[in-house]
Formats: sequence, structure tokens, C-alpha cells
Amino acid sequence: MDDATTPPDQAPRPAVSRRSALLGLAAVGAIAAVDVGGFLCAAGTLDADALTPARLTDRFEEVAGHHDGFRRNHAKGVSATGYFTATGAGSGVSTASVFRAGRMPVTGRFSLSGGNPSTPDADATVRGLGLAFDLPDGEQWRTAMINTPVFPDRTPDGFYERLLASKTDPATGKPDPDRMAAFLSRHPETVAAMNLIRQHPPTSGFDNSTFYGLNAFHCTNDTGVTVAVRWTLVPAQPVRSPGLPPLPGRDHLFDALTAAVSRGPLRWRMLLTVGQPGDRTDDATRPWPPTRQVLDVGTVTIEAVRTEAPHNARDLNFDPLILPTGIAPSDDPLLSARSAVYTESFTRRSGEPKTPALVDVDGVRDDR
Ligand code: HEM
Repeated sequence: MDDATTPPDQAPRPAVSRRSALLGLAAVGAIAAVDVGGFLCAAGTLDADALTPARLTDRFEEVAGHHDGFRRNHAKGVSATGYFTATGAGSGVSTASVFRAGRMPVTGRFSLSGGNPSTPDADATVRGLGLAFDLPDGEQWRTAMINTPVFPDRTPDGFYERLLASKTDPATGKPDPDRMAAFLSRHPETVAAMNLIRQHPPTSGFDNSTFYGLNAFHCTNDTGVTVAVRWTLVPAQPVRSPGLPPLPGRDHLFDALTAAVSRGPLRWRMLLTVGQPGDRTDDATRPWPPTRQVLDVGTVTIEAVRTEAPHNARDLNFDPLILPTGIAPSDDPLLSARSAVYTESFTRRSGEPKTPALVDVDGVRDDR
């Protein structure tokens, strides 16, 4: 049985050697340095040491530096516009208007994880896609997905701890492998998730990446039946491996995306995986069994990308708890942490002076 689907009480506890700790640092680095999280405040357990949205947001700044006006994570990005065409197949599980057959506008943002907006693009850096759907009845649905099939951490505390473990040691200029080894020995779920992530290496670009929502949600249909779901965006563009050596250019992934959109719209099918009773909804480190029912609920079409600027996706917050009627949060502890930290990050960056984003869409030529 796949480690990632083994019930927690039967999960093997992988031994953590110095080598696997180093591998963990290398492979998780991009995620750890960026998509970390940890949280305690939801249950009213605030105390002097409790993790708060401010403390977690401070930690991102500590790791990546302070960059006025930019997101504290996924700082480097471009805005996108397009639409969603629903097949109607989602209406069987949810009353949400987004799943009723029809077409609605979408604002998106492609990003790379990390809190530094001028970090050079790298294939191994986690790619993000945020989407905001404007629904026919005036509601909005926002979701932010990444290109890994699971998340390295089950809880916000694990995320926060891993961020600390992956912090650069000023003495060596590198994270301390012993500290990461110690973290991994306490978090077998992260070791198992990293093994799965390694089995899904990144594709050549944003345009042919699969984006996973990862967290579980609950959908309720018009007869009152509620099921657990997860969503995934699967590219219509042919999947290719990254070239060797990697493409030159600080923004080569974003430039390739801009060139691809200029040749024609990009499309992703949205698949809704329906969980069964007993499937864990509180653990984004584990996929559900591959036998689950999958509904093809529609297609996201991206028609244009834009340099970040006032009033485009730069000024949006893809809070995963902005949900339409018919979709509700699950018991996944990452969700409330994400919502609170995105709000904290948004509040800070909104009040700061803005500098132009380095990724300049208008400067890209399609030489192909
Ligand atoms: C506790 C766990 C997590 C923490 C603390 C965290 C933190 C953050 C923060 C601070 C931002 C910037 C928000 C803003 O200023 O608008 C962000 C953005 C983002 N996060 Fe997370 N994150 C977590 C988990 C996740 C997960 C599980 C996913 C994917 C399923 C994800 C995907 C993204 C994406 C795609 C963005 C960029 C969205 C945009 O373009 O605005 N994050 N995250």
C-alpha cells in the first residue's frame, strides 16, 4: 500500500538518515521556505508561545526578508484573466452556482512560492495558481492551488516548525541538516509526503502544470447530501519535462507562460474528486485512494496575463475560505490558518508603498 494512503496508526515510520535529511532539505526547501504554516489560535488556546497569524507572518519575513507591498509568500507572480465553463456535472454534489452549466469570469494569479519577489525562477520552486470566480448570483469563490500532489505538513504547527528547521544558518549560509533531520524524525508524515512529491517532478512550465487544491472541503447538494471533495486542475496543454540545462533568464518560467498565452488561450479541466466515508479530510499530506469517483466539472480558460498592477490580482487575497453556498470548509486545520495568515499578509502589504513587480509581461517577445 502506498505510504500516503496508509492509515496513520499503521503508517511506517521511515528512518531518517543524514542523507534523507539532506534530500528533504533540497526537495522541501522550496516549499519549506515558503509554504510553511503552523497555528494554534483557533481553539482559543492563545498563550505567550502560541502561534498567531502575526507570528507566522513575521517568520516569513525573517526567512525571505521584508519586501514592501509584496505577498509574504508567493511574492513573485503575474495576474491573469479568463473564464470558467461549467459542465453541470458538479451540480450532483453541490448547489454552488459555480457548478451550474454556464460560463463565468475568472481572475487568476500564477506565482512561485517564496517571500522574495526578485528570486530567479527555478523549476523546483513550487508553482501556484490562485483563482477568483465571479459567480452569476454575485457570490465569489476563491481558491489557491499548487503543483504538488500533497502538502508536506498536516498541521500549521508542523509547517511553522519546518520553517524554523529550514531557516538558513548565518554561519554556513545553509540550513542546518541536523536540525532538519531532527524535525523529520518527529514528522514521519512529512517524510512520506516528500517521497510522494519527489515522484511527481515538475513539468516544463506553468502552462502544463497540474494544480492541486489539496485541502478537503464539503459539498452539499439540493437533497441535503454532503460529501467530502478535493479539486485538481489538469492542463489541456501537452505535458513536457523541463529542458536540460535549465532555461536561462531570471523570469524564464513567467516569460514562457506569457509567450504561451500570446499564442492562444490556455486551458485546464477542473476535476472534483469525491471522498468516501472514512477518507481523511484533515490531512493534506495524504492523497485519497485513486479509485475515488472523479467528476469533470468544467474548464478554466486563461486568455491573458498581465504585469501586477493596481486593481488586478495583485490586490486580491486568494483566501481559501471565501466559498460560495454549497461548498464548506472541512476539518483540515490548515484552512483556518491559511485564511488568517493570508489576511495578515494582505493587510500588511496593502498598507505599504508599492514598487513595480519585476516580472514584466509587456517586455516578453515570443521568439518561437
Ligand atoms: C498553513 C499553511 C500555509 C500558510 C501559512 C500559507 C501562507 C501563505 C501566505 C502568507 C500567502 C500570501 C497571501 C497574500 O498576501 O495574499 C500565501 C499565498 C499562497 N499560498 Fe499558501 N500557505 C499555506 C498553505 C498553502 C497550501 C496548502 C496551498 C495549496 C493548496 C497554498 C497555496 C498558496 C498559493 C497558490 C498562494 C499565492 C496566491 C496568490 O497568488 O495570491 N498555500 N500562502
